[in-house]
Amino acid sequence: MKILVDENMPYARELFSRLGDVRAVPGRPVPVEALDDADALMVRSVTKVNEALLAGKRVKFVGTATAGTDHVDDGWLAQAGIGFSAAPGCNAIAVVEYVFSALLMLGERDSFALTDRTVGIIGVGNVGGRLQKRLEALGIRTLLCDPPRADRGEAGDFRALDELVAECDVLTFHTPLFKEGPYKTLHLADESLLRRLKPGAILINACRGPVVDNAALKRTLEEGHDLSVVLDVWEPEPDLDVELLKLVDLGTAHIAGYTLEGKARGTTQVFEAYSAFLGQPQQVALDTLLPAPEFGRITLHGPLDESALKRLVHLVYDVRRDDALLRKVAGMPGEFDRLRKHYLERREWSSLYVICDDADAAALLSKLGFNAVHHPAR
Ligand SMILES: NC(=O)C1=CN([C@@H]2O[C@H](COP(=O)(O)OP(=O)(O)OC[C@H]3O[C@@H](n4cnc5c(N)ncnc54)[C@H](O)[C@@H]3O)[C@@H](O)[C@H]2O)C=CC1
Ligand SMILES: O=C(O)C(=O)[C@H](O)COP(=O)(O)O
Repeated sequence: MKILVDENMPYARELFSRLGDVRAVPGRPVPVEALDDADALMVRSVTKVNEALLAGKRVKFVGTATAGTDHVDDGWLAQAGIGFSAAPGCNAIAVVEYVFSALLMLGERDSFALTDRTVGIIGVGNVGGRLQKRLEALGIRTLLCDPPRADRGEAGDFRALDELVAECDVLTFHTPLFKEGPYKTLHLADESLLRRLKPGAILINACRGPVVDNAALKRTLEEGHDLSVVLDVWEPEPDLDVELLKLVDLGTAHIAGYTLEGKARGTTQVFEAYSAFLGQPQQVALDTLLPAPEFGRITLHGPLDESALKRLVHLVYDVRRDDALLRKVAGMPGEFDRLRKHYLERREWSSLYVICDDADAAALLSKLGFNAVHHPAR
């Protein structure tokens, strides 16, 4: 059995070699000859999986170690009898921590407290739902928009997108990319929406580039609208509009989900799905794969205010690092993907052990996802 895996999938060789011969290949594009004798294909979001790639091949299973699935024609796979699994939620924590890192940086730069802001979350799934919980734990008001969940009658105070646009200081997009259909998200943030944002609003896109109309966004920013923008994803990728990058406050190379934990969860989820597909179900515990974090422990004295939180968040991950890297190479052929391939190791907040002498601070940090404990000061 031959299993092709994207070369940007940590722990794939280690895990999939339990099931067959593994070959790691680039994902954009996948070398066509490698597909000739492959039984299974494990991809990331950069590989378009469709009839053009797989018709006439012997591949019987495709896994994508990603949350988004817009790069996969799952309808064609189903009719071709090819098994398919994605990795829902694998990197949701990473994206939430990216959003916090960006918001806390903007708060410090522009001198505002996050607790004074209303955050509108569009798409309240694995990412948006976790973001809501962490924001609300800090007492930050959130407004939610998720028409599919609202239409299914799910619990939650779901509002119309227009209401979020009118009321929110921050709008953060966490929807799948749907190019058509009742819940179309292609250009969900179109020119009209962008022009209606409150003065001083913050727009964040960490889902898929085309959810925000990038040309309209560029026009709006060029006209001097009072808007701060954080873009992790671009329309198109990898050839983003360098002029747009110059206008945004933070711009990164589609790495919001790139914690080591997030990527490892992606690999383990598709490994478990393929094992089950082969009739050999097995589970993998993440901590048997991951190395101990390099930076281990910190002591926090007193209550958790916003500046202490900012310090902890940026100790684990400061989005300015990735913004600077992208600005250095934007526009150079191949560099967007190279940045992503050689991404510096990044861990989740849970990797930081925080010893607090304040019991409330420890409880709140634990709720936020840090590994926090209370030790009264002696
Ligand atoms: N930048 C990055 O590195 C990453 C990007 N993503 C992207 O973010 C998206 C969201 O990720 P998850 O939360 O894990 O997915 P999810 O599937 O758990 O949640 C998506 C939510 O969006 C809602 N939704 C669908 N259509 C909508 C619409 N028209 N308006 C408002 N809400 C709508 C769904 O009902 C669902 O609750 C993924 O589909 C993926 O494209 C995900 C992970 C990492
Ligand atoms: O999971 C998703 O959806 C994402 O957007 C991934 O973080 C993208 O990473 P790659 O699959 O493009 O490496």
